Amino acid sequence: MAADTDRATALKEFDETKAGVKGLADSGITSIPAIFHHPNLHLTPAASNISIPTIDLSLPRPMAVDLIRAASRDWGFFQLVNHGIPLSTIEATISAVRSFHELPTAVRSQHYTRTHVGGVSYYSNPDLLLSAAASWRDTLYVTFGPVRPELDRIPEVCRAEMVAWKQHAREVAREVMGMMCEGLGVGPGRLEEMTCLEGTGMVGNYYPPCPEPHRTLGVVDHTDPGVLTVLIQDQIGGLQVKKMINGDEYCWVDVNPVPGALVFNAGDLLQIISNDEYQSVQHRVVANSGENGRVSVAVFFSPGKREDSDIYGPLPELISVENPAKYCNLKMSELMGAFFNKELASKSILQQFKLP
Ligand SMILES: O=C(O)CCC(=O)C(=O)O
Ligand SMILES: [Fe+2]
Repeated sequence: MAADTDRATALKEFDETKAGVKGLADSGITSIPAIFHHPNLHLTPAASNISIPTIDLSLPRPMAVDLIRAASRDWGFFQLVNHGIPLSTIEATISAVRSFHELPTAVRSQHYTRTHVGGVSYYSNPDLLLSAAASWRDTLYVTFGPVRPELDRIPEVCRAEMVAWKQHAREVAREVMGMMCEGLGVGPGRLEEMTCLEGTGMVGNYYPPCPEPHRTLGVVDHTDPGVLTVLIQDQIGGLQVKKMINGDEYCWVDVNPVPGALVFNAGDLLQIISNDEYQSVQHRVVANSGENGRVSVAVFFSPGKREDSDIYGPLPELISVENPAKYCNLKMSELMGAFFNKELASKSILQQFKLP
């Protein structure tokens, strides 16, 4: 079809500018190209009467465990405060990632590539060529584990900060993962022993101001595939979590920026491992209608052991005659294949591994 060819050409031309959505925003356009139009976009106002839980990590541990368990079960998302990481460290990370995305186009575009050589890439829309509609976001992606990145491939303006952030994120994720395990009634080291802290990807996202925010999204509805995600964001906002109300009814709930807070969410593999006790919940980011670019930095944790003999599935100690396994066992290659070979917006990969 001619329209498909035109779209494919437009996508290729956009990708070849190597300037990302930031380049489009800088060019002063007042309307966005058709490749970014999302048909049937329902940007209903977010619910104002509810918010995702905020959990104080300085509470006595048993209380914090209970709150983390309830939040992981009922929301799949929570904000964590009093976690011990200084606000200045969080701000320095965000500011360094911002500096990268706001480098002059000629400098920034030298990093633009979809090939993840040495564990580093920078592009607009990971699923640009697979998706029905592109979104108003650019991403710097670094894989820290299980294979270490070639550090000199990380742009110098944010290298030290991203490396330092990986360590902070790991320490707090270790603590939270341990508490999530306790919430499941298994030992605090259970997920860590399964190497769930070893697979580590970090994305430095940039959402430039969008001249027509009602026609597109910052990132489409999706779930994260791994075990646990830790996210920091600036004060602009735009992240929303889908909250099911009853049956098929749902509303979108804003994750309001809280200075110094870390946003945690369970991924698909944690929902599988916990046999549906914890939820991997759909979330999205609305297109940025403000005047300044929005920055978020997410760290995704998943198992580092990825041989064909390394199998992941519902924990045997959670399974019984009354509570049978709801998912089959899977290999990391199957999980990652299911995630990266699809459009981000398509159905959760959980369906693929669900037992009948
Ligand atoms: O930018 C955000 O707030 C969310 C990003 C996100 O969901 C992701 O990178 O998976
Ligand atoms: Fe996400």
